[in-house]
Amino acid sequence: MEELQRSFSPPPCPTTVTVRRNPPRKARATPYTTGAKPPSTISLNTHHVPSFPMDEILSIQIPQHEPIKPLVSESLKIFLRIKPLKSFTKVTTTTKTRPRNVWPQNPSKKTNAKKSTRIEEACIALNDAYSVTLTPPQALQEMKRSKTEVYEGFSHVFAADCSQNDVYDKMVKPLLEDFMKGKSGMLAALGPSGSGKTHTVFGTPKNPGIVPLTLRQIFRKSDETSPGSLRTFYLSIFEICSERGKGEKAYDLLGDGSSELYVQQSTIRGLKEVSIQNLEEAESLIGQAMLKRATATTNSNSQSSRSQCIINIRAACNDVSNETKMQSSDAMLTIVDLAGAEREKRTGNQGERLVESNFINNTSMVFGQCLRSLLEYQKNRKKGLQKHHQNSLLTRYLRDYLEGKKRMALILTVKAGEEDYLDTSYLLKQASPYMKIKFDNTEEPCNKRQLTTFPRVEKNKKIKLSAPKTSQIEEVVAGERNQISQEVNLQGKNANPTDKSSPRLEHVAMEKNEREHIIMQNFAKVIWNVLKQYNEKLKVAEGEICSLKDNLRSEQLKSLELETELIHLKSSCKQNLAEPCIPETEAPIHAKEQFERNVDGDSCNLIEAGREVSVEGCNKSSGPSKNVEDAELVVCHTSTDNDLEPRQHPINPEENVGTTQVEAEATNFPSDQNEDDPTPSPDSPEHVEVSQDCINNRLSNIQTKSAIFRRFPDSEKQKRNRRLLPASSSSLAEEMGDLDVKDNQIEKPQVKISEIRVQEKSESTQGPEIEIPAREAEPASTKKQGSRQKPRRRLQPASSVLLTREINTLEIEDDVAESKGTRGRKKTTASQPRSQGSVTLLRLLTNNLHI
Ligand SMILES: Nc1ncnc2c1ncn2[C@@H]1O[C@H](COP(=O)(O)OP(=O)(O)OP(=O)(O)O)[C@@H](O)[C@H]1O
Repeated sequence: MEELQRSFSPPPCPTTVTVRRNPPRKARATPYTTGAKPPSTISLNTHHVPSFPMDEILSIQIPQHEPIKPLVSESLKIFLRIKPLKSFTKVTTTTKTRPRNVWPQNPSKKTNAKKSTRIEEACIALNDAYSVTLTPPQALQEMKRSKTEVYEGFSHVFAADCSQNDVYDKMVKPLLEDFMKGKSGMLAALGPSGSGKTHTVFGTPKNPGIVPLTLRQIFRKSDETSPGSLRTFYLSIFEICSERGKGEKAYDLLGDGSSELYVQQSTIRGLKEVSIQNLEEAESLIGQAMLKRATATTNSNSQSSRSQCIINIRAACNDVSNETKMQSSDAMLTIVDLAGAEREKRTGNQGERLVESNFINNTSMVFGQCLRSLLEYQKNRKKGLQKHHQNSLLTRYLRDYLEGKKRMALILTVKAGEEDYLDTSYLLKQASPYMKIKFDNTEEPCNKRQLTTFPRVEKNKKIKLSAPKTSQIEEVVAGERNQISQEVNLQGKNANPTDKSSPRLEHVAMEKNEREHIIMQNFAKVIWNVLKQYNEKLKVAEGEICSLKDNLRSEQLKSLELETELIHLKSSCKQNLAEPCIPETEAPIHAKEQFERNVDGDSCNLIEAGREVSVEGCNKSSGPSKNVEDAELVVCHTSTDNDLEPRQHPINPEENVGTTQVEAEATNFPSDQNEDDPTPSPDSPEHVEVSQDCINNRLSNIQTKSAIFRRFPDSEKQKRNRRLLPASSSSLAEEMGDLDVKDNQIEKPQVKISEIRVQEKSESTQGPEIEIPAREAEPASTKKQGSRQKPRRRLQPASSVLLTREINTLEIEDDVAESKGTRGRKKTTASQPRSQGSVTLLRLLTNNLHI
């Protein structure tokens, strides 16, 4: 039984089986390879073992995949075209088409003509369609300077008698076919001047060249149902020439007005691209361009091109199928007519022509360098590709081709005459290695780029998140929203609105959500970046504010110091004249301290504090101070106090901190005292005698005043029993010394110092600059012992200048000269007789100071 089953077993499975996951089908009868019927026992078991679907398998048509072509890198195609010999043309014209109305030919000349035809011999001979033999002239052979050479490996050699169509068919047609499929390509004509490059590229109306023939082919093809019919063609022509040897310039040959083009690196901007609909349009544009092109007559060519001419034919695809959503890329066919390399000897160029030929030769040389370096790079890729293309505008423009990224073909045009041997030899030697150049077919053909269902999604990718412009983003987002809504509406219309479970509608909704999500995500990112930027700006602004605040503080400190100096100067000046030793004004110092305490606070408060100092000094009725502790006890060394016990002046604790010590003392003056009355009150404690020592001590102390006040806390300051005097007082003392007003006991005028302060405040803004001499930094002791040489002149406050002047005019005599022995003894003005001069002086002072 088992043997029977084995013998009727199905044939072996094929090597490749495609398993289809379709719903189970009804089992068919097992196909039998033999005609014998199966025994009944076997048929009984068939419903248990599913039959092998042989028919089905055999019926499956396995798609025949095209064999994958190995990636063959194509070699650069080099064509060679030999220009017909001149002599050959001459001979034929003289013999065949001689015009009738010419003068009878001179027989001698005729013989000469015949002779010339004999001399004219070709240096190049065609071996076959791919090689030529170059033979040097007899003279050179005899000199053994050159020998016959064979150049082979050309893609095709066009003989002298070949037609333009031959050239087109062999060289241009394959490129054009690729171009029509969407592949870009370039074709360039190289050769010496007058060798037939322009003839090959443009031709003549009778013998049209590559460009007209290509255009004909394009529009012939576009009439048919070919891919070309789905494209729009554009034509642009421009030339690159030298600007008096200084540089390269590009000119649009199809432009209307100013044809100069803006060149930026390898990009040429402003080039006019004309859409061409038919051959007539295209040919008229070519004719227009040819008329505009720079040409000149040289020994080599009556119409020699003086520029590199570039013709671009662009095919723009407008084939966007709705079903496949396929879009093709644009392709460009570039045809280049290079200006021919020239030898100075042959062309006889001079002046401007010579400059042009230098430019032409340079461009040709760079072009050749690019190709050679490409070849070297392909031989040894480790070396890296040298960037010769940067040396000329043309090679920069054709960079992709010269780096082997896009395919190109070259046609070398040579003259066949013996005299052209050197030019021809040079060109062939240079170009023969180019045949080994390969270019990789990396460029994708047309119609391969499949786009997604929503091509606008790509737009999102293009949004610059780093530096966004909110307006642009809003536009993009709004546009996206509109498009989504339009699409959804359209699709919603197509779908059955009642059928909510329509998968199509669901899909659309999902896609919509997804897109909205992406949009919002991008938008959020953009907003985040904008906020970050604003945050940074805010930080910068804060930093600037801080620095400005600091500057303001320092300026205010300076101004306060200056004010302090001025106040000290004035008060000490008056007090020195009025009484020997008066307590020092402490208000500015307090103000300074207060200011320093408030440094971290608002700058406005600081200004207010500064103002308070000066203004409150005038106001006796200031409110109770919160910093009573800061009020210092004034200590002064007086000549009468032999003991070093400081004389303390208690200050009313209810007085404001800003209220100065002078004010405190001024309150001791009788308020009802007559201003004009210089007679002081006999009980007044301010009637003290000031000594030189006192002044000197002040001088020494003033140097460290600010430091001391900073170093010691308020409590310590109170304990300090040394008085600090402003620097100005020392200068005043010196001036007084100059004026021989020494140790005078001058009666203190009965004045209200508070009023003086008001005036001082008003003057403080106009006060001259106080210059503290370096000498004042010396200790008091050294100053005391120092020689009494005349001090340098220095700037003084206005009041002191006035005072000095007044004193000088009065010629005050030191009538009460104080002897050293009497120093240190307290003298009151009441006990001293007042001289007439001193009284006058005081009056004058009082009047001048508006006391
Ligand atoms: N294959 C050819 N058959 C007939 N005439 C030709 C051929 N090649 C060139 N000529 C003629 O030779 C002359 C010079 O040719 P052409 O101007 O094309 O040279 P060129 O290489 O462009 O020179 P240049 O570099 O100076 O511009 C032209 O009058 C042209 O008609």
